[in-house]
Amino acid sequence: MFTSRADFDAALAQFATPGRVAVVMTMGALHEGHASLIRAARARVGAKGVVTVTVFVNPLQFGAGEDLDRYPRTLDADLEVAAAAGADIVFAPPVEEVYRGGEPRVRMTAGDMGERYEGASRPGHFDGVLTVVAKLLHLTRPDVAFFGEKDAQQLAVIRRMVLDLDFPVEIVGAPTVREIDGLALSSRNRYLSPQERTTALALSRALFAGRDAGRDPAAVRSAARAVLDEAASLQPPLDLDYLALVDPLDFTEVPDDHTGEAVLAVAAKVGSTRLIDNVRLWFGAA
Ligand SMILES: Nc1ncnc2c1ncn2[C@@H]1O[C@H](COP(=O)(O)OP(=O)(O)OP(=O)(O)O)[C@@H](O)[C@H]1O
Ligand SMILES: CC(C)(CO)[C@@H](O)C(=O)[O-]
Ligand code: BAL
Repeated sequence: MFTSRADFDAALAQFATPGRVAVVMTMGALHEGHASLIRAARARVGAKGVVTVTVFVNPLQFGAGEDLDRYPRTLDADLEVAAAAGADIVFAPPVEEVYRGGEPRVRMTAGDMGERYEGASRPGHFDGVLTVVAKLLHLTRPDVAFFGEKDAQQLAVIRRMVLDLDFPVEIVGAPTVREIDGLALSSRNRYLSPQERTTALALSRALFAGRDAGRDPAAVRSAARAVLDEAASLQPPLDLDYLALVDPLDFTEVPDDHTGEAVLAVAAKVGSTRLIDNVRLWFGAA
């Protein structure tokens, strides 16, 4: 595990693997979702390639009053998960090593894509994500970078940054890993009490109900909405932030006669924990 840029560079230099450098960026508290990304990265670059995992809780993407201070930090366990899943190098720099010039004055912007849904609820969040993703791409120099579809809007803005600004990297999205009862794995699940966890199951239940509801967007929205409405009277209640049926590329709401791919996305608070989830759907022509 390396915490300084110089030590990381020296470690990376040990691998002469042009075209086979992969990165998986995380905020730590690694779980099976992260492990699946690391395994996918390993499968992609092969035994001779190099897989770097970054562990960095990026202050720039947390708003005032969010959980930056209480975000779980479990580096020793993370090193074991990363190694078992096939990582070669873990880069876990302190904040001062990433933001060497202090608070950055020049930043990435996600533009309009960063202002809706997650961006509306967390102003500045995606600018903070893109700024650190850009920096970590520069520091780790991958050919391919893996991100989870669980953070679907994040994946969309990262893809758009790479397209718009010609970053020389391929972005790969990987499917969401879930618990057997449907709950999407998330580091923030650790915050949930058993009762809160039961309420949190309404997110995936609503998405699956939407997915199973039929062929048209209106039916999908209303089936998902019905589950969420019911969950508002659970104890503790589900406090819905948004339910949206959107284009996966730019997160604009799809019309009722939409055909092609869409993402049904939900965000809600349970107690003090904010959770997100989504499923990918495909609408055929009527
Ligand atoms: N259940 C999951 N399945 C697949 N990938 C995931 C899953 N959860 C997170 N990831 C991906 O892992 C990467 C690192 O995410 P992060 O460290 O924020 O984990 P997280 O569990 O999403 O944490 P948080 O609770 O903060 O949202 C991201 O690309 C994210 O999309
Ligand atoms: C991409 C990321 C590592 C940037 O801090 C973070 O947003 C995450 O873990 O999804
Ligand atoms: N999992 C995305 C990072 C965040 O919630 O800040």
